[in-house]
Amino acid sequence: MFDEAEMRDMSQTTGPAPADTPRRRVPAGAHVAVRGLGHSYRRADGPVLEAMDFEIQPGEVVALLGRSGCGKSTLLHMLSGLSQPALGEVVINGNTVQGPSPRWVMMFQAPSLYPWMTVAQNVALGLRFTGRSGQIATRVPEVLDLVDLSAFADRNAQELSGGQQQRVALARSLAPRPEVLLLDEPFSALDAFTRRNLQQDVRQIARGLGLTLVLVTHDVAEAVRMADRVLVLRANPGRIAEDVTIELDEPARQGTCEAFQRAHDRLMGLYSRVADIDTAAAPQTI
Ligand SMILES: Nc1ncnc2c1ncn2[C@@H]1O[C@H](COP(=O)(O)OP(=O)(O)OP(=O)(O)O)[C@@H](O)[C@H]1O
Repeated sequence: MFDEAEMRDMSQTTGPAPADTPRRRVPAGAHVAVRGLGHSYRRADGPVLEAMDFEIQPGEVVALLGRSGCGKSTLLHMLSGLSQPALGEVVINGNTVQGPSPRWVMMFQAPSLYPWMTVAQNVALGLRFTGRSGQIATRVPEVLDLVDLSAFADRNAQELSGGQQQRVALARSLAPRPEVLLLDEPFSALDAFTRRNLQQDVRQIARGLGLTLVLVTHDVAEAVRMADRVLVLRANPGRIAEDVTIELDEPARQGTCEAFQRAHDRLMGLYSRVADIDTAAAPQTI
């Protein structure tokens, strides 16, 4: 794998520069602003999301934590431009999001690889689909190294484990050098150990590249392990109930120390309180 400095070097330079002059650096991650966002799928069902206003700083890792059905995926789809909000807007680096773009990419729970293609060919699709086929020869080996899969480049995707397939999907997402990476519960189908490794690696990769990372999760431990900030969502309609900063250093995020446990318990307490309010507000049948 590349170290952090090498990753920054790969991602944050703007074009070639003479070998003896320092290269100009720009932040790799984008600023995200969500302004007055609201959404309904069907008028009769009422709003799914309401009055969402928040900002995410370049390079920040933010988790959207909430119970099933509170609108996390709907919000993520709007951040990705895959759907448009009924009200308000998503603004990335000053541009209103009006559709999908290689600058903000989404990674889903299922890795959706072509099983008959090799790992390298699957990763190359991330460049082909964004009109960057000329970068395949250099960029595919780079991102495979980043996700620690160089040795698997020529294997068929179907020969890989679930965790390895998610790494391929991650490499494919990273190949076009996005500014924002959006993860919709990408580790939930994996066993606990694979999940933990991927959580740590994805955080390290995002930080190394300076990427803005937004992930949807139900899992408090995942949020504490990965996020700089956690937005806890209420349901019916979905809105932000808590905005929590996770101040843990990197070793503490591995989850074996008291500081991790304290952060976990504190977040679990806030999350439970929000969930309890939602439960009380939901229609009850006895
Ligand atoms: N395409 C759609 N058409 C109509 N209703 C939808 C659609 N997609 C989602 N919904 C509804 O919107 C609400 C929020 O769904 P969403 O998938 O965003 O929640 P979520 O928090 O991501 O849930 P989960 O954690 O279970 O994936 C739910 O009530 C869901 O039934």
